[in-house]
Amino acid sequence: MILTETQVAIRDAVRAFASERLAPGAAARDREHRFPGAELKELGSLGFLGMLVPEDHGGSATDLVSYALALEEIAAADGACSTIVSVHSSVGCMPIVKFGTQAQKERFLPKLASGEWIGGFALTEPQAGSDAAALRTRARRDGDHYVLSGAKQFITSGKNGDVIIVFAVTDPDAGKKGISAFIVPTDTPGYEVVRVEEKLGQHSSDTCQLAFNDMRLPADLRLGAEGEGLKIALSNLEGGRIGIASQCVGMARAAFEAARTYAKERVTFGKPIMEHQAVAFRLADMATRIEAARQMVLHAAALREAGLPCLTEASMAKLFASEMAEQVCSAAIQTFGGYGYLADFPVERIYRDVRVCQIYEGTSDVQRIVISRGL
Ligand SMILES: CC(C)(COP(=O)(O)OP(=O)(O)OC[C@H]1O[C@@H](n2cnc3c(N)ncnc32)[C@H](O)[C@@H]1OP(=O)(O)O)[C@@H](O)C(=O)NCCC(=O)NCCSC(=O)CCS(=O)O
Repeated sequence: MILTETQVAIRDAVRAFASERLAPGAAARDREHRFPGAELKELGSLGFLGMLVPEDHGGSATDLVSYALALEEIAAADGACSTIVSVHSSVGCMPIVKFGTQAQKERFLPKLASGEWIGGFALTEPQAGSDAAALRTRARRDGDHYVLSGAKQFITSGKNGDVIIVFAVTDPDAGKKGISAFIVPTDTPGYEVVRVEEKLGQHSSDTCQLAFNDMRLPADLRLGAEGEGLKIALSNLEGGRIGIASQCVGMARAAFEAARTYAKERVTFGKPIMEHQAVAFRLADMATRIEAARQMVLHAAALREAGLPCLTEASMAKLFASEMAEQVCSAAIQTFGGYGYLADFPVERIYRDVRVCQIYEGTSDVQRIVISRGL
């Protein structure tokens, strides 16, 4: 895809910020499990946390291709930070942009777009992951409130976030039409972070188990109509998957660039390893697969931006990019040899960070379900 001048300018601006302000501290944040709060504030002040939010609600209303390019740059600098930004921007903000009332938009979007608040998305439950309709969290109407009870699992920014889009059953007899969406400020009494999970990678992004203990939520925080929740969830996950695929391209690119630099410096058998055909061919394959994934991502983003159907293309992009990224990161480690396995070089962290992209916001097999339904 040929980028416009504006898209190139946005990509380059994010690249400059990410390489100067995000990349240098990424390894330390990972080691210390430290949330990138200050870095997110900076991203917000530059308009990069409201890229999908309309200008009249404080966003920068950039197109989806620019957004995908921006996420690639953030991910190339810090995979964990890109997850927080991706979840915040797509499944955190977009449900409010698309389904919110005027009052909800005015209350939440300006602060989300500026980065004063970080958004999240809570669909998954301990026993309802891929089968999104199997939720057990209940929202019972009580006068001008709903009372939410239940548990959520694997929620990005569940601890450090401020506003989470929560899905719960309002009518247990209505099946998929009995699920509704809610905007939940995380300081609502009854909102509990049960556990911040220990995990393989992405250590500076918190992934939480949540509980709602008879959490009373004003009825005006219901998002969309009663029963519209599953549609709100799945339609936004479609956009979210383009974001995850962009992250994969960014992380794979960072691993590739590190391996390429190393291959030009490291000498064996009297010459840089880049001059050994086995290494050069490996790098050629890595570069080719990254570019293929990038074009799939940008194509899906362009379709969605144009308002055209892109369910299949978004799932294909996520499936291909996430599997490509693990393979490319593994090949990067191989290029470094033993040093690639050490925490001294970035490829070890990137390899750990990228693995989850085949799981969150729809596993590879869920993407195959979606793709095969459209065949
Ligand atoms: C595996 C699934 C695809 C199966 O889906 P279902 O068969 O249960 O649902 P459907 O009957 O297909 O759809 C229900 C309803 O929604 C409408 N819909 C579906 N997709 C879209 C769309 N892309 N755009 C608009 N509308 C859509 C559909 O038309 C139906 O409405 P009607 O009945 O026609 O009115 C699905 O279960 C699935 O995708 N599973 C994976 C879930 C997933 O990705 N979970 C991860 C969530 S992330 C999270 O919770 C936290 C982690 S993080 O912090 O990101």
